[in-house]
Amino acid sequence: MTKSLAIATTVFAVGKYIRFLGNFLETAEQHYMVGFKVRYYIFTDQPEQVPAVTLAPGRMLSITKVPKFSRWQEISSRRMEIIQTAIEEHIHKEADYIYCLDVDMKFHNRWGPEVLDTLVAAIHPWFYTMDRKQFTYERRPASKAYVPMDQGDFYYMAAAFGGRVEDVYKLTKTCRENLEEDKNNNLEAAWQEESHLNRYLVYTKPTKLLSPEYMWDDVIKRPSEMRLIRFSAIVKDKAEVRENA
Ligand SMILES: CC(=O)N[C@H]1[C@@H](OP(=O)(O)OP(=O)(O)OC[C@H]2O[C@@H](n3ccc(=O)[nH]c3=O)[C@H](O)[C@@H]2O)O[C@H](CO)[C@H](O)[C@@H]1O
Ligand SMILES: [Mn+2]
Repeated sequence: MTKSLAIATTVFAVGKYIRFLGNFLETAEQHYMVGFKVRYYIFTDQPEQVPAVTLAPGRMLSITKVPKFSRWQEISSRRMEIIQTAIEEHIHKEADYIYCLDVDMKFHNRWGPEVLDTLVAAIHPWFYTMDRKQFTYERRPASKAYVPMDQGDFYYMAAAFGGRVEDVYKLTKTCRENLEEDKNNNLEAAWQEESHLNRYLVYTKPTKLLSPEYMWDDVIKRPSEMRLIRFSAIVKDKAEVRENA
């Protein structure tokens, strides 16, 4: 492992979610891939509102303007298509690895090169103690996100996934195609792109799983077995930050 590896990191901050970006970036500079060449790709409808955060040497940030879709489900799901396109157009030349992260998040401890692998997914902190039957996969066979009751290993959270650029490219391309096919059939999977991500990972197994230490949710009381929280979803007022109920 050399320090010259470039790690693309996609972050969407559309509409009111722009308010989360400053804290995300400040805490990322303290804990995320410290010492590595991180390239943040910020996708936003308000480029002028991107906060100025001092980056460590060798790290850079670029901003791409994206439309604000009217429903949060669409803002969230269309990330697959936008990431796929960005990889095709330029990221494939600019990075070795790519990690796609939610913005309503904060780093608290090291999230370092131990997460690098071919295809990486994070176990959803609500489901790590649960049985497969309780996973909230899409269960309607008509959907391209369908997972039968006897399939699936873990329920993954869509707020963080990544890996080698070419492997993440295949994932985003497949999820995008399946999201579009569902839409053409008037279907929206139970948890939008998270359902499609989960379906993809049932049949294309991730090569590394991140434990809930790497993907916590601040609404859950920290259990005693969880010694360290490294990255967590902050508590947000969904009705207030989202475009639609
Ligand atoms: C606990 C829970 O309910 N989890 C679901 C919810 O996650 P989340 O509540 O984590 O979704 P979210 O509201 O954080 O949206 C995902 C990401 O999309 C971006 N974004 C979203 C909306 C917006 O107006 N502007 C914007 O920039 C932003 O980067 C955000 O972090 O929704 C996801 C997306 O469908 C999945 O279904 C999750 O399972
Ligand atoms: Mn989120």
